Amino acid sequence: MTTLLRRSSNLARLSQTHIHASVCPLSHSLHRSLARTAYRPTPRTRTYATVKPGDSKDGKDANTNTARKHVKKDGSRSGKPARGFESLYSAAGPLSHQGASEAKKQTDSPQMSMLTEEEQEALDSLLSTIRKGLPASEATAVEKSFEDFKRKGIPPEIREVMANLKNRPLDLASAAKLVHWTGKLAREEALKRIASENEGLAASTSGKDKKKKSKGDSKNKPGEMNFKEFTANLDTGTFLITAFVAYLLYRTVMPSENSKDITFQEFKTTFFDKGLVDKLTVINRHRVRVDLHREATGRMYPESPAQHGNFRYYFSIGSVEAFEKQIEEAQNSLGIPSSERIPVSYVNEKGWVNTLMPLAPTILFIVGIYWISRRAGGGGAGGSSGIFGIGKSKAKKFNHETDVQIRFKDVAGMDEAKQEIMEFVSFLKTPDQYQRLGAKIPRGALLSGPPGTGKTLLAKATAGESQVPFFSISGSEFVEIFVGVGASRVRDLFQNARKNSPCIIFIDEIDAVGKARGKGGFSGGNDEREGTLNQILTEMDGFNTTEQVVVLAGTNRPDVLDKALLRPGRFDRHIAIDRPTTEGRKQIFLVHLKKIVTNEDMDHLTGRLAALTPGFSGADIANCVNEAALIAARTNADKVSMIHFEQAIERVIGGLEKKSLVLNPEEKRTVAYHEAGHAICGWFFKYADPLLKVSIIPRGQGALGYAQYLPQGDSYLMNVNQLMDRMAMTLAGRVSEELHFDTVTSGASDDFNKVTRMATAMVTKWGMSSKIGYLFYEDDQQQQLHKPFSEATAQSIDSEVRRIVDEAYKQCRDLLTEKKKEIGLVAEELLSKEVIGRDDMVRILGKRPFEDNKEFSKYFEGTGGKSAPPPPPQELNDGPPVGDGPNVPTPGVAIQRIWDRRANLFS
Ligand SMILES: Nc1ncnc2c1ncn2[C@@H]1O[C@H](COP(=O)(O)OP(=O)(O)OP(=O)(O)O)[C@@H](O)[C@H]1O
Repeated sequence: MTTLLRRSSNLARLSQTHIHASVCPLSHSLHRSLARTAYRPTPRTRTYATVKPGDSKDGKDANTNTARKHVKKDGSRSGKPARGFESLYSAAGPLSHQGASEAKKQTDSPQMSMLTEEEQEALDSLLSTIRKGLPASEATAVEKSFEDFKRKGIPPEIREVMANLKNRPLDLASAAKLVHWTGKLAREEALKRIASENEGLAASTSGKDKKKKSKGDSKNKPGEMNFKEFTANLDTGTFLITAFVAYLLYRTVMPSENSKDITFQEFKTTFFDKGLVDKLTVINRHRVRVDLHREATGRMYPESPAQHGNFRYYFSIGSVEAFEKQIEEAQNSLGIPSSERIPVSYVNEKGWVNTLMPLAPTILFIVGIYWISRRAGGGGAGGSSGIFGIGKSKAKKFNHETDVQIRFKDVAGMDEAKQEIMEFVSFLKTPDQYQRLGAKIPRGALLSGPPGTGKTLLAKATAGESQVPFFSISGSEFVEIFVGVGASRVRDLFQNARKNSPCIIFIDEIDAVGKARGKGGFSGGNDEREGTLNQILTEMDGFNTTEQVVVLAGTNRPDVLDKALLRPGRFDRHIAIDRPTTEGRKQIFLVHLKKIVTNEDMDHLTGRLAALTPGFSGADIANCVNEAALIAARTNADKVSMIHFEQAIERVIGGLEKKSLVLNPEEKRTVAYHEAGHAICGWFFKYADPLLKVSIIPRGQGALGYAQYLPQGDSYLMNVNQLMDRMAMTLAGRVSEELHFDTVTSGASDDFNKVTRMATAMVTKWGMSSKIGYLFYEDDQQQQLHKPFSEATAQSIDSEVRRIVDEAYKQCRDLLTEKKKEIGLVAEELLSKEVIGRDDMVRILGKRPFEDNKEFSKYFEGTGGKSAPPPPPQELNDGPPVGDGPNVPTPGVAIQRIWDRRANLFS
């Protein structure tokens, strides 16, 4: 009895099949498990051995090998079975291979005989003895089997055991036999149930779908699982993807699926005591990995993840010594002989985090260096990037044969500049012509002018015409955080250029590196920039006269450049490119209109457009033409017509129309009277610009009204009369408000700003005040602290500015008081039509009492001065809404923008 209890774990393990068959309800999983057990039994012997910590590797291997020795390739084990269980592994035993094949045969011919009453009593007493040594759940299962014996009878083998037990107490061999037969009978029972269930299933299938059956769909014989019912058709790709996604999901949801931490107590009661433990591995002396007998565990705990191949339980230990002692005691208490003890091995494992930790600083350092080098040197010319390409030039090289297709004919409206630069072309094409006469060829040319006036275009055209390679780089691309990089890039650029000689280098925005040295910095923070500039100076000096490398540079600020850069021998030629004149604009329009589909008469179209666009740069014109084409496309027009061009110009000058900005009626009236005031002054002042159009549709950023005037041709000077008329006209919005309403609005703020600037310039720069005289005071924001004039002069300037503005105000008020009725008429017309043109003004006010510029009349009189109607409603969706608050919308902003363009001509 003692022996049986000591080996209770074995008994439990061996009786699992029986337990499942008896306890578990009938289910498919049970069927499979039982069927598998019946057809492919796995012997369950176990080798017990202990390896002490610090034992040699050999010792460890020896243990592992010992364990392995018992495992054959097919998963079965060789070697001696545990003592007392030999009969189970005999040829006829259920756990032997042979026994497994025999088992099925035996199920077919059981020779059962019913129990007598006496035998039933003996069975009960046997049961009570066995129960003592079994856990409750297993005892119930055995009990159930014994019940079956009573109902269905027992085979002769059990009868024999029982007969033996009459005379002597229960020994291990008898107990094993009993367990064996209870298990066997349970399996037979289960198989019978599977067979009958499948028969039932087949019968119901045949009843429902006889056709299918006749085609042979249901080939399953009774007794076999009808797996066909569960098949699904999946192509390999879908299957792989689905499996992969499912695996990912599974890993995401259950990241710790492969392991579970348990306590030593759980380990002992759940696995160790039940003989499920195959091997123990002590990891890093504080954690133990438990390898279980998977099959046995799966049968005992069908829901347990431990039956999956890679699942392991872990528990922590205080010390290896204590653990060994506990295991030793546990095995002793179960009476396991030392030769069959659980193998324990010892390993030192490092997690990937622990492995990577010491390397982290090095990895970080390498990644940091790589990142910095990518940032610093990325995208360099010739594929030079990374840390090694940091000092390489970033200039883009354009191949003259394929890339540079621009010619001088594509650059319009700057004949003088073209003339100047043509010389470089002929130098690059026919250098001998100059050299034979001893002429030195200019090294470079500085192209200066406002943004978008075609400096880059001209440089490209020079390269295109001379058919040489063209290196283009921006000044800012030399600048880098590392000292010395800029200079090194300059060296590399010039070196490349010399290799590709003859060629042209174009440095755009050269002021980024070419600012005068020693200026604009309190600290030595400009060292790098100065180093770069010095290198440019050196390289430009370093050319010998026969080297055909021409350096062109572009800048908007020639005034800030270092003098050394501009001296002869470096940038010998300074070519100033200004905004185009009316004629220039015409030609630029012609260049860009070539690609546009239009039926308009080109001469008239370009003339009118040029007149409408004073102060526009080449880039503005290119933008306007493109914008017109976009507007035409938006309205589904098949060609671009004058209306589209005019809308495009208005849009470029005044911003987008904002019909969504709904003014309340009172505000709208104010805006109408404000704009009408401007319009009346423009109409009746002799030196004011003729009016083209007034609109009270809000536009751009905060402009509630818009009046378009046309300057009388390209004028570069303004006299006092013109200035006074212009100031009076600018104040007309506010004066009109004063005359027609009880109160005034904030709408004239921008007008005041403009008037004040004009009056101040008249006093401090243009010598138009007798009190201040012919002095020029720089309006330098940086010199706010030290004004270049005395306090008394400052007061005089203030009083003179005030006087001039007051005079303009008076001039304006006098006129508007006289024309109060006309203002009302224009304003009402504006309120009803929102946009009025020159024709409407003529209708309301009569012909303008002064003669207009001839150019103006040529393009605007004949057409009736018609102007574009408001743009189509689609445009209303564009642009941000105008908010209220401090950014109070200012009528007449567009006027200011036109004037600003004019004002630039004077500065
Ligand atoms: N004279 C011109 N003839 C034809 N197109 C011009 C002319 N000037 C400018 N453009 C148009 O404007 C575009 C921009 O010109 P570009 O880049 O040469 O100006 P930029 O003077 O170099 O400007 P930035 O000073 O801002 O560099 C050109 O691509 C071209 O379409």
